[in-house]
Amino acid sequence: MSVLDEIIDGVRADLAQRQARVSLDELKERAAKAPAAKDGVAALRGDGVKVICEVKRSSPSKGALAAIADPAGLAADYEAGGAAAISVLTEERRFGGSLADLEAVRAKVDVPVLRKDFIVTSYQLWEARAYGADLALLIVAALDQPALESLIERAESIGLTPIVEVHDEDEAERAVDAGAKVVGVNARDLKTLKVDRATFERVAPELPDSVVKIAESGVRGPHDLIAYANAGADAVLVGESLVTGGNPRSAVSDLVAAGAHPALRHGRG
Ligand SMILES: O=C(O)c1ccccc1NCC(=O)[C@H](O)[C@H](O)COP(=O)(O)O
Repeated sequence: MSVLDEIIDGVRADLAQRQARVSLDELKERAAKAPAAKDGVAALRGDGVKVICEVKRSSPSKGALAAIADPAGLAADYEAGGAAAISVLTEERRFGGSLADLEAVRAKVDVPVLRKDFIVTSYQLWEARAYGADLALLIVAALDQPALESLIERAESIGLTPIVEVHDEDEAERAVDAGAKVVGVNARDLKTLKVDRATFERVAPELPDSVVKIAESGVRGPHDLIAYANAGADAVLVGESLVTGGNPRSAVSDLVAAGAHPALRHGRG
């Protein structure tokens, strides 16, 4: 069984417990009362390379990273540094996240918020909207094609911008065929946990110019952002180096400054 399979088994077990406590109708009522979702595509397009900053306490690859007692405060530091969006890992068992984190971050920042989880049902999309998310992650490797297509349509129908995550050329083709408008190319193989920063350069050419391209994982600093930008990234998604670096606002500011450098492609997105 791969790491991804193990994660999804736990996600499904935890999801069943939440579904027993909160009905879909209750979630829909809560989502209807939530502020309208922000435009995720607009936040990630434009001149320069955008920076999506992640609230990440732990991970299967590195274990415990940071306690993050105040996720909203961290998100506020990210926003002050110039983050274009905040990614909130809500998976509990391996990442130490929660829907409460998502709710707290939403209440604190004005930039769009991404629910980063292992979404396999529309119930989880309704949860994302009900707790204030503007974007939601859909991982191609975790979904068959009918499910991927259905979840993209459902996400868009309730106002969420789906970020469709791929790791190879075949998954990129599936994402495009399913109608993805925003694609994250993850340098981390979710089955082996190996990080290969060359993944983006290899996979991105499979994506049409119309698709917003996010390079995910392995960003240690501005030099990695610049390398991803030169390979065609419109945005990068950064977690570990920010939550372990000691000064998140300053680290984000350095990434944003690098992403705004005139030497990088202009008129992106
Ligand atoms: O980070 C992991 O170990 C991991 C393992 C299995 C599935 C997903 C995983 N991480 C989610 C992400 O893709 C990253 O949190 C995100 O791209 C940020 O990456 P990084 O900056 O390298 O923390």
